[in-house]
Amino acid sequence: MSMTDAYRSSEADPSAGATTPKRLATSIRNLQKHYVLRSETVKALRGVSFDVPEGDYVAIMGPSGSGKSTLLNLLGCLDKPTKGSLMLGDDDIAKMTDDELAEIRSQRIGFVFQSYNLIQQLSVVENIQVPLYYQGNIGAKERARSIELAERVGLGDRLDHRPTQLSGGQQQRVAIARSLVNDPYFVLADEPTGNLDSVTTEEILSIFDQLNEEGRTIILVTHEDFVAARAKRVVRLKDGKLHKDEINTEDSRNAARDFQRKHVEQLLKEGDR
Ligand SMILES: Nc1ncnc2c1ncn2[C@@H]1O[C@H](COP(=O)(O)OP(=O)(O)OP(=O)(O)O)[C@@H](O)[C@H]1O
Repeated sequence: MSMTDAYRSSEADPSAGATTPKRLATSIRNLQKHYVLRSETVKALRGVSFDVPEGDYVAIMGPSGSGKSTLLNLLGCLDKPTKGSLMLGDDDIAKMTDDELAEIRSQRIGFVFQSYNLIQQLSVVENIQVPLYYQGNIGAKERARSIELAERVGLGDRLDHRPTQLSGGQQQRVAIARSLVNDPYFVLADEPTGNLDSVTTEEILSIFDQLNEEGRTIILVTHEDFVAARAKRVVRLKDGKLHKDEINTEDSRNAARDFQRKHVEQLLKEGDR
């Protein structure tokens, strides 16, 4: 059974996961990525291994140059590893053709970028639908799903707005809705709050919290400790290797949420926005 089938069948079976071990959204083994530049070879990833069970919420951290973006590009099927394996269910992306990678990328990976990456000429609903264009099937059902997702992220009253008519936080919410439209294996977020103020950051992190509570798998790259503190787990890279893989306890996650929310309440009280 391919990952797509496995994923869909789990949604159809409400008891799945209750008694059986969780399936993996992805499994990474001895992952290596080398960039060859004329006479020099840069070893951006030097053998990284870890699993991400479905429903996990992973923050990837590490100093500049440690390989975070490289890992994210591989997870997002934007690039292929030099060595090792990256499994999406039964499919190893190292063995896929470029066409297969493009297909899986457009159909089953949800991307959220720091700079939103919305299409300026399109409305909120049309932007949410963009990943569906690659499949060539946008009918009433798909439009209804896009509207539902816009409502889900609090933009039900902005359906026909263009990105320039939205705040940064609203644009990021469109990007989150867009990332979900294909029912992805996981949402991959690259510094999703990097351009946002504290209040808006809290709004976006709360949406990620809710999505994860609903079972969505989230993998995000961040430089911010308070963002990573919201995840279930923090994977730290150093010099292209896995340096640490630590669980955030429920207590510490709750404390991080409370701290950030109080900080935001204080800002709002002071009218500092
Ligand atoms: N396309 C590329 N060609 C050559 N070298 C690259 C390429 N992309 C990344 N590198 C190199 O690979 C290493 C890891 O880079 P990467 O961008 O993955 O790190 P990062 O942890 O995301 O850094 P930052 O936090 O600064 O974004 C760096 O030494 C970088 O210079």
